[in-house]
Amino acid sequence: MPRPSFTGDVQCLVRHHCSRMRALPASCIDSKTKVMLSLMYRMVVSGRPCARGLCVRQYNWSPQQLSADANFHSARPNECPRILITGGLGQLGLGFANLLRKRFGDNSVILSDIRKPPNHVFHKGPFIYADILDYKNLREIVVNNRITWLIHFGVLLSAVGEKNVPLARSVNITGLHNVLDIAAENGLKLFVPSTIGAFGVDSPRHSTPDLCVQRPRTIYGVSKVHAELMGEYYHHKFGLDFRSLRYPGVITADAHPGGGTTDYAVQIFHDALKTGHFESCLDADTRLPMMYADDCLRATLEFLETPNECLTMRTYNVAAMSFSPAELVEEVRKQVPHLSVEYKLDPLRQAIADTWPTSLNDSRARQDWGWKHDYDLPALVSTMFALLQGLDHRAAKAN
Ligand SMILES: NC(=O)C1=CN([C@@H]2O[C@H](COP(=O)(O)OP(=O)(O)OC[C@H]3O[C@@H](n4cnc5c(N)ncnc54)[C@H](O)[C@@H]3O)[C@@H](O)[C@H]2O)C=CC1
Ligand SMILES: CC(=O)[C@H](N)C(=O)O
Repeated sequence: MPRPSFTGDVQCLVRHHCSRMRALPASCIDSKTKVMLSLMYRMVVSGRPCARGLCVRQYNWSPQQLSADANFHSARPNECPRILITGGLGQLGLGFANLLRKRFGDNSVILSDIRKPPNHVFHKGPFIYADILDYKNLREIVVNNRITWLIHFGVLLSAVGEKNVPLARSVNITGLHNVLDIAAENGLKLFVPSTIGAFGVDSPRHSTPDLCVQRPRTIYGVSKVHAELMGEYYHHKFGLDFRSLRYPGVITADAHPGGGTTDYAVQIFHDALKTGHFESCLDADTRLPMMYADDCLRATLEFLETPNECLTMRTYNVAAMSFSPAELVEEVRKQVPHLSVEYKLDPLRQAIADTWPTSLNDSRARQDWGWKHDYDLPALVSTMFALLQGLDHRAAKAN
């Protein structure tokens, strides 16, 4: 067997760690420097690039995922993760697949769902049918594709969840149990998003901190608190690399909203462009935390790439802006001045929104792994219009 190139591997490790260090807050640099120096030291004293066990522990790869003839080159720490996204045809899945594919290559990311993908999704990269309620099938997909990261997006959101509690309980709780077990068995890194909906009337309403009373009154919120706690338990009990972010309402031009309480903040852009008339299902003054999808997905990738030693928690709040329907309308009217608006409250969504925080305190995310948002309300609105008008223009040309 040819001897691995010592110089090449040192350079590769140094490059890898330097690029990670640049992305880290200053408070983490010391521990990263230590890791890099200790890796280089081991390589120098052993005369070999890196012991395989060290790579596996440091980067949370399960030894089972290494093929029998794996040599140092195939197991090197900067090897791309192999990623499965469940519930990938919702609002966030495709955007995250695109981001991950840019970073790790098209074939490193498998998008999955129980629905049929549209052509542009199917032809963009690997897609597979995966029902998170089918444990055996999900395990088979993970094993056969040597998955190392599992991004679990399969869910029923808050408003649809209240309309079908048995299904929401099954998808959001039984589905999560399947994913947790498969992730723990196969040594995966597991990301399960949480939400502002994991808080409730007893939580502080303004600048809600990471750690406080969480007594949500929707099946969606209850299932997310359950996910946070189960993930943390599996982390402490079995060493699972579980990570979660509490997302605000996320606004994206990629897909139509999927049955949430914050859907109005996506719908308004489509209605403003199509009909110039918007009906808000929430009261003019209902203020909620919100985030543009690019910020949300970048936060997720940066969080996933943060070394374990920089994390002081497994579940972090992330925030960008807060606004009410009236404030959003005012900003949208700068682009579509003739927009007419009616407030036709949906009692179900209004009741849910009234129990959610108006803003999140995300100082721990900013401190521990350097989270920083890019988009405020004006930037969000102008970007959404630019994207949707671009999309409409392309659709009109295609017809
Ligand atoms: N979009 C948002 O504003 C926010 C989203 N999140 C979280 O982010 C994640 C992704 O959310 P979205 O994409 O917005 O959700 P979505 O509702 O748009 O998409 C969920 C997807 O799950 C799929 N699904 C349903 N049952 C399934 C099953 N049995 N097996 C596999 N897939 C199944 C659906 O077909 C759908 O494509 C969720 O965990 C959600 O709780 C958290 C806070 C805000
Ligand atoms: C904030 C969320 O979790 C989601 N958008 C919903 O409204 O259910």
